[in-house]
Amino acid sequence: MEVLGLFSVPTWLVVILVVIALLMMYTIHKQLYFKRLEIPGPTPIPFLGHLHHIIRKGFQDMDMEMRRIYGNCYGTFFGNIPQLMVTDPEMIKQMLEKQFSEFTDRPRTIRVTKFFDSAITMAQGDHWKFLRSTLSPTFSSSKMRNVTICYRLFGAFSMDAICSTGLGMNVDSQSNPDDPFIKNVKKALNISFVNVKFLLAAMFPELKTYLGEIPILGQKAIDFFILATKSALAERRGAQSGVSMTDEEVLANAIIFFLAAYDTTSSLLIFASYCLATNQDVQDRLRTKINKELGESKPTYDNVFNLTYLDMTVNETLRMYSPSKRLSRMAVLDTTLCGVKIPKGLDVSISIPCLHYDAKYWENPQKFDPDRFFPENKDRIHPFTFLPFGGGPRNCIGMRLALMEAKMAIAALLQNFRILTSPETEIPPKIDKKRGITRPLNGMYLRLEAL
Ligand code: HEM
Repeated sequence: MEVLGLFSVPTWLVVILVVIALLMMYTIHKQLYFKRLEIPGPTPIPFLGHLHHIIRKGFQDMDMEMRRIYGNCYGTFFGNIPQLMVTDPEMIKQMLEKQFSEFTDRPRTIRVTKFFDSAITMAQGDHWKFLRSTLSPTFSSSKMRNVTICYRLFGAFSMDAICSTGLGMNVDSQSNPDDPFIKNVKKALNISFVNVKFLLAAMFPELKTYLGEIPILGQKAIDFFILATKSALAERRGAQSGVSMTDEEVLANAIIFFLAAYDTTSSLLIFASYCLATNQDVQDRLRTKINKELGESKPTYDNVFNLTYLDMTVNETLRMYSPSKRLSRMAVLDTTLCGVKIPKGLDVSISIPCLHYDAKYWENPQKFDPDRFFPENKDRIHPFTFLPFGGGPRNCIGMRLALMEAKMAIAALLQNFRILTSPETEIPPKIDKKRGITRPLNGMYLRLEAL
């Protein structure tokens, strides 16, 4: 091809240059999103947005660093997909609670698998409302009273509890570390973002529908849960009447319960043990309270809930080591949030560690201090600055189960053992930045001394 009659360029090169120019125009147009809304934020890299920061630093460090620079409301990009980050408690309250009807859904940035469209975590609008009201009774006090207890042990405990409450199945993964449930939940949660389809969906959100399912969860493990849940369901269907969920909905939600419960609850127990091992004064005080309230009795749903100091200790662990790092919602219509214009479809995310470590709300935030949760001090805790289980009508449905499990496990542990650090204990523990859930990078080594 002749260029201005001066020199010739091969046609293939012209085609490539035109395609590159069009792609650059596409990504620049996408990434000007927040400029158009006059919202500040770090400059994105074409196509990648800020994915490189997420991969290198993880959500927690990236969010803390950007918040220091850009304040309580700034825009970032997951590939070419805009994400508004908010850490202002008033904005959070509006979004999670007061304007909930405008932010009912979670963003479906990436469609993991069609099967999970029926899961409560991903369901939208009226479908979510139906699932939430149908599934909520699973976590009633009476169901939880029926549930009867460092890394592996805690994971196994949370798995047995969810099998029992959710499905009425008896799984004994605590005495069998090779239990297929444990092996498969680990495989299923071994999420890998190194996936061409996943990256394409982040760079070209319009292709989402054509790309179909993106198998970032371990599919073989998901198949295991489908099979196990199907057989539990078949057994129970006969005994129940008036169940209005389809088999597919029951299956998807049972599996989501396994996945949502396992890593989070075991993370809480791992870090609670670490905090108690490194704060012997708190451990002694807690043991005294437990012995006074429980005596020789085993921990139960009712007796652990009377233990205020245990509640304070668990809350302080959740503040310092929140298992979840972010909460997200999607605007279901064009709206405003505390004066900021929010177009329909925008993903609005909250960084939990940014709130939990903010010296404006927590005195000496690096210090493990359960006393800040003293009932008398509760008024001093700024609303919507403590969100380990999220907030508003779409908060964690398993919160009461998780708290009960954790409190029973800690009470039983302290009745029988002293938790101590060992020469291998990493203080403070390095956190695995690559995982969505807060976990120690190098495992957690602690010593248990029988009492
Ligand atoms: C320490 C343990 C746990 C923590 C820290 C935790 C944390 C969270 C958080 C932060 C959310 C998002 C809430 C929001 O967007 O406002 C959530 C949602 C959810 N969690 Fe948990 N969770 C825990 C245990 C559990 C357990 C034991 C189950 C189930 C048995 C569970 C099931 C769910 C489900 C189904 C949702 C989605 C709720 C909905 O969309 O309506 N979680 N969890």
